Amino acid sequence: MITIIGAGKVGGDAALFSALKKLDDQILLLDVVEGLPQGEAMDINHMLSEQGIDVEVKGSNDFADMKGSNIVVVVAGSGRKPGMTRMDLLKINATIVKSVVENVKKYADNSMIIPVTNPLDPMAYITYKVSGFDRSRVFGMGGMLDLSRFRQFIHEATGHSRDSIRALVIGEHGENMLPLPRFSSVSGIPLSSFLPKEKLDELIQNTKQVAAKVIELKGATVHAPGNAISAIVESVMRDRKQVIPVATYLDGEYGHSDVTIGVPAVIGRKGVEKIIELDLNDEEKQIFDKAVESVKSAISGIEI
Ligand SMILES: NC(=O)c1ccc[n+]([C@@H]2O[C@H](COP(=O)([O-])OP(=O)(O)OC[C@H]3O[C@@H](n4cnc5c(N)ncnc54)[C@H](O)[C@@H]3O)[C@@H](O)[C@H]2O)c1
Ligand SMILES: O=C(O)C[C@H](O)C(=O)O
Repeated sequence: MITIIGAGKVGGDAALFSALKKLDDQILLLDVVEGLPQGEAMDINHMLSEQGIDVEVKGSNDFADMKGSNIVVVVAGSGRKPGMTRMDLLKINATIVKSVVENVKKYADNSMIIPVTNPLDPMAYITYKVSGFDRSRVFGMGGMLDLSRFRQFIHEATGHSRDSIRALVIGEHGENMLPLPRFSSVSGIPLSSFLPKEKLDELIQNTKQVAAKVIELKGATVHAPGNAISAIVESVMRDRKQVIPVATYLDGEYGHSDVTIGVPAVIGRKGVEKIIELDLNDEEKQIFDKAVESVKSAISGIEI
């Protein structure tokens, strides 16, 4: 069973994509608001019925219902409003994530947890610490969404089909995000063969800023994050061993310890099966280190 805690906009969409992709027979939506997860589940089941897909989506307010889950997605909490950074949500969401993860520990001790709530990297750290799970079983979704945006900008700038484009974004899912043109390509050919440096710099800026633009225009980001969650869940459920940037706990990798930040990792049935250490150049390393400092400073200010 896949459990999604937080049946709001992103949680509901993640359930929808996971059901359409038939990632498991049962999907549970949990929320504190009475009626919301039940209504969301009904709506999705009605759609699945017409599609002829035998995945059952259930909504509940009882955390005990997550017993037996293999994967728990934590997407409960507030989203930012226009003018805010993700870090502005630190205090309010830390309290929510702590209490949610206590429940995961209580009822689904053998699961893997995918934190999504913002600010993502500090929330992944809280999840890792509060759960006490092995680090391979806690990996946050942020970079997968960032790379889908970078990929779209590369597609728009080059005109090449989306499926020929590979893109990578690591670091903080926040102000110190690190899109990596050197590790992105069109059909395996480096981006520098297609776009001049000034254009690449523009795409990097756009990738960092576009979520705020979507929030300004429609109030929240929904479909791209819902899909990105399902892509990570799929790599676990189908043991695809895809290399995906996830917010995972570092223990010496990239020269850092006791911090949770986005790095590429092999995601399979066992969760994070391997962290990939890229050979970053000085400029990239500087931004990555700044991201680590930002996350460390945030987590030092919260009681866990
Ligand atoms: N990591 C990412 O890439 C990414 C992408 C999109 C959104 N987010 C974050 O995901 C979070 C949710 O976004 P949204 O747009 O779905 O918000 P939303 O307000 O639509 O939904 C949040 C839901 O969480 C529920 N909730 C609050 N406290 C809870 C608790 N203790 N237990 C269970 N449920 C609880 C609320 O009732 C609400 O239904 C935000 O923090 C947002 O910033 C992260
Ligand atoms: O930007 C946000 O606040 C939501 C999410 O982190 C996103 O990148 O879409």
